[in-house]
Amino acid sequence: MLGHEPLWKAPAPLAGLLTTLKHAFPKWQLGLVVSHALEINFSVIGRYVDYLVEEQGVKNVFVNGTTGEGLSLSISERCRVAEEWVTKGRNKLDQIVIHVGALSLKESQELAQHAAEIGADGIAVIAPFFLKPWNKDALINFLKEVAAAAPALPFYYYHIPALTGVKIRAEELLDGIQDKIPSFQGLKFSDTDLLDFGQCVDQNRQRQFAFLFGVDEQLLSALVMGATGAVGSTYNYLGKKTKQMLEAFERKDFSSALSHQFCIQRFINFVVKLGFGVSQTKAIMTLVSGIPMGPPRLPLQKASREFTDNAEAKLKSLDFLSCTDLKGGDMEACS
Ligand SMILES: CC(=O)N[C@H](C=O)[C@@H](O)[C@H](O)[C@H](O)CO
Ligand SMILES: CC(=O)C(=O)O
Repeated sequence: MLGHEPLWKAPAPLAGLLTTLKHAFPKWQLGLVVSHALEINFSVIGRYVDYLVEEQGVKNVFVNGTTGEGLSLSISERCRVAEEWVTKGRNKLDQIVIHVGALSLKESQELAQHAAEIGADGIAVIAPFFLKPWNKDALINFLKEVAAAAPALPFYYYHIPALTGVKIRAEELLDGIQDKIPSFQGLKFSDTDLLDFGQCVDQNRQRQFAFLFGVDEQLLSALVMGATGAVGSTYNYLGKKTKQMLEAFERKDFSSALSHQFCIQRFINFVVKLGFGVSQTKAIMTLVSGIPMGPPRLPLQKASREFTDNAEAKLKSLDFLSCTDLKGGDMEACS
């Protein structure tokens, strides 16, 4: 995807995906809400595929991960979401990677097998985060058992220490990993430690691994270090903008690549200060795409109206969202 240097290989996912949820109609009985559960709105996934491909130029998806609240869904829901993406993405998407990490090894294996059965292109796994692996060997042993449940599927380790609390360095984990996990294909690296990330690349130059970076506001730095792709929440609505940065980087127009990165940073910096996470991502995605992404599931809380209004104004002032009133008059707009 990213050019011809030997270090760059393999098409790589460029989207973190949202599971869309809708309110089940609350049933009132004697004045009490009997059912307050949120159900997944499967019916929008087809539209979502078309939107990503046509409007954002994103053709690789990462399903049931952080943004998709994969860990907040039941196993059967995760299977259904994966099926829907595979079905609706057929002949439209290039790669569908399903996150199958779980606290229970058996559940993770079940999800991995299911991903293989439905024809997914790969599986990814985070470190179990309640009873944690305390060293590299324990983590590798866990990952190995999951990978073995779907041996024909490319396997990605999803490194996201801030959320899992498992801080085993990726560079250490990758050392000799193919001996244990023959299907190992790469890493989704969602951390700001560019020493660790750079060493993952440097020490594995001869192996055709995918190094997928997951901190969208720092992607350009990761590209310099050798990232081969990116998976992140903002590519749902800033995919096109990010692709411009990738293209500038590829043609070695670093000043233009930096302008694009700064522009993306201005938005992320703004929302981070307001409080930014999965709920806010859904609200922004609804706003930009027009596809109802729904609220998140508990324990997350729906983004506030104030957040959405502020984010909308910022998107418009940066020219990420069309607004005829502001066009031409705003110095902040990115080209
Ligand atoms: C913790 C988290 O959700 N990370 C996402 C991907 O892994 C990123 O895409 C961030 O949302 C993004 O970089 C903004 O900080
Ligand atoms: C954004 C991302 O990488 C995820 O949803 O896991």
